[in-house]
Amino acid sequence: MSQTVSMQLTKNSKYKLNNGQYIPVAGFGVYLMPAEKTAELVYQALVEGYRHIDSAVGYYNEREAAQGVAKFLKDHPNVHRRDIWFTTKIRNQDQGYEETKESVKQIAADVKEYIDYVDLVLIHSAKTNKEKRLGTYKALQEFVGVNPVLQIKSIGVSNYGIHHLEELFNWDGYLIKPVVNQVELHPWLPRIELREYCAKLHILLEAYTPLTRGEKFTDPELVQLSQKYKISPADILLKWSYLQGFIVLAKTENPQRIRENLDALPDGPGDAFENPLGRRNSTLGRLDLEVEIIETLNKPNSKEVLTWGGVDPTLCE
Ligand SMILES: NC(=O)C1=CN([C@@H]2O[C@H](COP(=O)(O)OP(=O)(O)OC[C@H]3O[C@@H](n4cnc5c(N)ncnc54)[C@H](OP(=O)(O)O)[C@@H]3O)[C@@H](O)[C@H]2O)C=CC1
Ligand SMILES: O=C1Nc2ccccc2C1=O
Repeated sequence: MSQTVSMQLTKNSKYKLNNGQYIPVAGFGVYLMPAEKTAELVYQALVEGYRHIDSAVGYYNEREAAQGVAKFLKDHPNVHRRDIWFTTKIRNQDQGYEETKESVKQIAADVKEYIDYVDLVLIHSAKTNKEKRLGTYKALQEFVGVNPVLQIKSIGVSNYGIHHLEELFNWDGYLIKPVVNQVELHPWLPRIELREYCAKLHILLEAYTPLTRGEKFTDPELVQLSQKYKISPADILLKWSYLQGFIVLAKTENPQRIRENLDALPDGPGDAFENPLGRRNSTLGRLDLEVEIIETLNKPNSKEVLTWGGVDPTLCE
């Protein structure tokens, strides 16, 4: 029998954040999802068992994503708003103190009637300047907790490098630690240094583009592993990402793949209750991946950026 790397993690696992809140590890991303399909796809993702939606103002489907959540909650009275995690992000062009307050007002106008509050708001990227970034963070800090405009439970950053995080920590207005840093992460971009830095501070990493947008599905090493162990490239990449300890954000518009992608994680206690089809994986609660797969995909020096035009946004000034 082959040796495996194993972790206790299931479809309904959550990680505890540095502010005491719990975030579901499996996130459903809606980037590039046509607005007219988004409510239905988010609804489907929730039916399959996802409990975390990753959205953004810049995706132009945030209202529809929130509508999908609201319809699901209406149809499933055993699931509550508090069971679902909804993330959005402040666009680069909306950065700055006043601009961010306006942007949050607009987010409230778009989603409050459907989901009441937002679990997490991120600064979408550091690609502005120091004044804009800190002004944005100042405004976001003011929304955390009770705020008549919109309640934001947690705040975080995306596409931040170590120097951007240090800029934040050294600022005299800094009050609330970001709970996550959402960055591109996969075997070809493992970001070892950033991960070690964030781990020390208990800032969790959210992995975007975990499937490499399918661009590495024909990579010879990945294909060979897929054939040898009879696991699809998508399944290998998602399992790899969960085993690194990331919160994993995968996107698909295909209902079959919504299910397949969540099935990278085993079912856990409680899943059968919410999913009448019951267990779809043989192991209850244990995520396994062959050691040879982990070792082959261990590329600590690789720096292949597949998003943002191939230029790493965490390295901007
Ligand atoms: N903060 C940021 O700057 C960024 C954040 N993100 C977030 O992360 C999420 C995921 O990242 P994303 O860049 O979309 O890329 P992913 O790595 O999730 O790949 C999505 C692509 O892979 C295809 N796909 C999905 N599942 C499968 C499967 N099982 N088999 C074969 N193909 C599959 C999808 O096609 P199809 O839809 O046809 O299935 C789609 O084209 C985004 O939606 C967004 O929420 C992403 C990029 C940047
Ligand atoms: O989800 C995203 N995908 C992207 C690709 C390029 C720039 C921004 C983004 C996103 O926010």
